[in-house]
Amino acid sequence: MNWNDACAELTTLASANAAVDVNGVEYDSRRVQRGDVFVAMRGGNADGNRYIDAALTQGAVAIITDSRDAFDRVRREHPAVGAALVQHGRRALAEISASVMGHPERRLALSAVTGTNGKTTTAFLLESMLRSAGRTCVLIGTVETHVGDEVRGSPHTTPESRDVLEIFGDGVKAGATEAVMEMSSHALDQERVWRLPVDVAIFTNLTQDHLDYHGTMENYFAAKAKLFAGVGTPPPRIAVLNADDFHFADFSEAARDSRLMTYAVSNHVAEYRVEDVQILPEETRFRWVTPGGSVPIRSPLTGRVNVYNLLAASCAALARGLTMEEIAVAAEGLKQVPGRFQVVPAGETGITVVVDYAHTDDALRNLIALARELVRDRGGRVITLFGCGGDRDRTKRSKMGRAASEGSDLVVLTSDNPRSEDPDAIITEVLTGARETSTDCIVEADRAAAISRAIHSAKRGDIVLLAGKGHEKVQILREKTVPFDDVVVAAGVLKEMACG
Ligand SMILES: CC(=O)N[C@H]1[C@@H](OP(=O)(O)OP(=O)(O)OC[C@H]2O[C@@H](n3ccc(=O)[nH]c3=O)[C@H](O)[C@@H]2O)O[C@H](CO)[C@@H](O)[C@@H]1O[C@H](C)C(=O)N[C@@H](C)C(=O)N[C@H](CCC(=O)O)C(=O)O
Ligand SMILES: Nc1ncnc2c1ncn2[C@@H]1O[C@H](COP(=O)(O)OP(=O)(O)OP(=O)(O)O)[C@@H](O)[C@H]1O
Ligand SMILES: N[C@H](CCC[C@H](N)C(=O)O)C(=O)O
Ligand SMILES: [Mg+2]
Repeated sequence: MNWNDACAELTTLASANAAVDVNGVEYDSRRVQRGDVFVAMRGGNADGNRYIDAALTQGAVAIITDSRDAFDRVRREHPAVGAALVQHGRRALAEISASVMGHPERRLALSAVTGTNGKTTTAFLLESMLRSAGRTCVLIGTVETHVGDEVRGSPHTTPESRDVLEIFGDGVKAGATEAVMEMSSHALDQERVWRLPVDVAIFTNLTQDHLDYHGTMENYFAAKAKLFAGVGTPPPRIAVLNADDFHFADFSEAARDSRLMTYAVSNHVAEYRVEDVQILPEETRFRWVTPGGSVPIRSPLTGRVNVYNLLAASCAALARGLTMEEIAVAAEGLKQVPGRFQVVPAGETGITVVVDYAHTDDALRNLIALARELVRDRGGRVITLFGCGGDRDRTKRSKMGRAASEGSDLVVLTSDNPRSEDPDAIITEVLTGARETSTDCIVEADRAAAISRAIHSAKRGDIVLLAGKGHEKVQILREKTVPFDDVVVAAGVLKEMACG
């Protein structure tokens, strides 16, 4: 595409035209290929403008920059290179990418999920429902990316716009008509999702997380609320909101220009509700009550939080034109979401071992409450293993410590991606909360050893919760990142027990 045409949708402060053709767009100099436009933007860690020369050496033919100095320098030193000076790097990245890639976002009906917990699960459920009804979908989220039947890795929950648009483009080529994506608060705040037209926006819940990044709950809320105002787009056509959430009124206000679909387990003002809820070890059943009638729903996902996720996904599926009957059929065929209440086969041990991604105090409380419910009849104990991520919200650590020790019979404190921090120092912060109760607490910073101790502490009838890492396949330490998978480690311990 010709550089001038590519720039047509950019709001530039100044531009220098050049007779170049552009093939692609990159925001990271290390990925630039011959013929690309390099979008140089200032980030929290690095300044992309420092990498302009590297990008040109790798073959960039045009530069979009958010720095006047960088723009002037490119014009002076590289007159044959296309250049544009913009106010907002990430917005420009989205605009130029959409333009160069031929606007794949206009050819997909996009459903976007935000909230503290339940985004991945709700997005998986919605995609499964749409697929079950015969639609071809793109899915973008924490665990994996789907392009029709193709499964790809996911480096981020919500990638940069350029990467989202590339995936959308591949989806369109594969015949997709729908896209479902998680929109993290980081991505909404940074506007990685600029100009993505959202048809159905879904809110799961808002509790504390990510205050290292947002600073206050007000800012965290404001980031999530951006989805409902539209990020460089008109507001979503439909907003699916959790009426049981403490912040429901605020989200209703934020979504005032959309048609609301409200769902709830408790709140009777919600339009979409449940009756006769039965949470069983292997499945959940309820009657889904809607303004258009009711239908029995039966799903292999268990736990109260999954009633919410099923409700949110079902409302969104309805908004996307599925019938209630199609949704009920899809719910029955739902598959395990990797690392979300995933039971590790425990042979004849009589112990239940569960891997889950709970990494906030709210998620831990819900997870432990479900475990308590499941062991109640058999008189089993709840043993909870978890850690807190390094270089992440420090203020949630003691709260998670308290939540785990309040609900469990035994807590095993360990490491969960300590990143640049000292694992023992993180554990000390968690302990301040854990010590507010009298629950026994084992401290073992080595996660594999801790999993072994947790499982060996269990007796027949007990449940062992391995929380925080879910689907993750690595442990991020200060010096290195090592392969690590809770499911694999737990399976190894259980196998040894069976042999010994
Ligand atoms: C805090 C945060 O969101 N950071 C993300 C953000 O970083 P940033 O804006 O500070 O960018 P930067 O690293 O300073 O770099 C600035 C620019 O220089 C460029 N650069 C940099 C180095 C180089 O050699 N060449 C080069 O061109 C970069 O590509 C970038 O365009 O943009 C970067 C480029 O996309 C991301 O890699 C980075 O993710 C970091 C690694 C991260 O950990 N992000 C997490 C917190 C995150 O975003 N998580 C949420 C989900 C959270 C949840 O699940 O609840 C997510 O959506 O994934
Ligand atoms: N609706 C819900 N309400 C509260 N907690 C939930 C809900 N759904 C799931 N959880 C808990 O939160 C954990 C993470 O769920 P999920 O991965 O679906 O959320 P997420 O919002 O995508 O998280 P992340 O932002 O870290 O990617 C689950 O393992 C479970 O313990
Ligand atoms: N995706 C989220 C949750 C990660 C949970 C836990 N495993 C951690 O590393 O803190 C994050 O990056 O903050
Ligand atoms: Mg997620």
